[in-house]
Amino acid sequence: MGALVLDDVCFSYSDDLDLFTRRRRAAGEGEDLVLKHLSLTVEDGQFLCLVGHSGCGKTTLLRTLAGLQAPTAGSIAIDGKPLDGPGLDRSVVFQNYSLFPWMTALANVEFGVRQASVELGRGLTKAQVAEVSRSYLARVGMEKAADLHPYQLSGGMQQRVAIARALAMDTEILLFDEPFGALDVRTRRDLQELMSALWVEADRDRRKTAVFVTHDIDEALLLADRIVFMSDGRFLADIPVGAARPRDPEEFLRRPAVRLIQDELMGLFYDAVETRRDLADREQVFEGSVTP
Ligand SMILES: Nc1ncnc2c1ncn2[C@@H]1O[C@H](COP(=O)(O)OP(=O)(O)OP(=O)(O)O)[C@@H](O)[C@H]1O
Repeated sequence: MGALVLDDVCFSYSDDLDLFTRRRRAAGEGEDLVLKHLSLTVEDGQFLCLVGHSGCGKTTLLRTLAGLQAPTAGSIAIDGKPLDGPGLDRSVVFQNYSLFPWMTALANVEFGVRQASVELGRGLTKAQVAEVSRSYLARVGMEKAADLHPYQLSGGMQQRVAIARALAMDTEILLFDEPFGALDVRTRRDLQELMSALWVEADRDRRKTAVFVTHDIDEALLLADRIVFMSDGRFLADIPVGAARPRDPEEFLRRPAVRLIQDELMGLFYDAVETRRDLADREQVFEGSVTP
């Protein structure tokens, strides 16, 4: 389970407000809103990419989904339960790797696995925590770096470890905030392929629900079941991408149907208002269905 429902979610960073403004905010009104009445259902097991220009509110939304801040108005629920703070039903991968610098790669992954095991009552032994952690490091190609510290790893390697930790925690929902944003083009492509491969692998087992923030349209196309475009705190488009994985970048990104979506998204980036269109029935150009 891992269905995520946003109902009329608003968010404002201002807290130094007069009574009337506070009342308007409580009703989800006001010019200071960064998130403006967002409603969305992310199905269990769906990989949703959130794209949009800088400053449109993507990170704010992700932090709100992570429970690091409460919506100013509206509500968020996971499997019908209201979200009321951070929880081990979600793990987050940030752009800046967020590994503990004093721990080895293995210890970083073990920390997450142990914490999840304790909080969720899984009762893993020390040996089991180590085994799970090593297996996830191997899945991201980092088994040989298990005993190295973050300062001994490149950005791409650190991000592999962060992904291994998030996956090894075995949470229902994964939240990614531009995880490849600081990496060079080649490393970025490698990690996109890794992420795709991990999702294909997960298909055999049980897929996680993912919300993945990115600026990169091609990255979203390669990874997503669904792309939501955000502008100025609102959702402007919701585009299904029902193609099978893995998606070979060279071939997939050249498909005419995919080029159409690229063009639509570029149009939205460059002129969000004029190019707003109904993209709802886009899945008919792809094989497969929108929902997993
Ligand atoms: N801690 C904060 N306090 C006040 N305003 C903030 C804070 N964090 C973000 N903002 C503002 O909220 C708006 C949305 O920012 P956010 O970081 O969510 O956008 P974003 O779409 O993730 O941008 P980027 O792609 O550049 O990371 C921006 O106008 C930003 O200046």
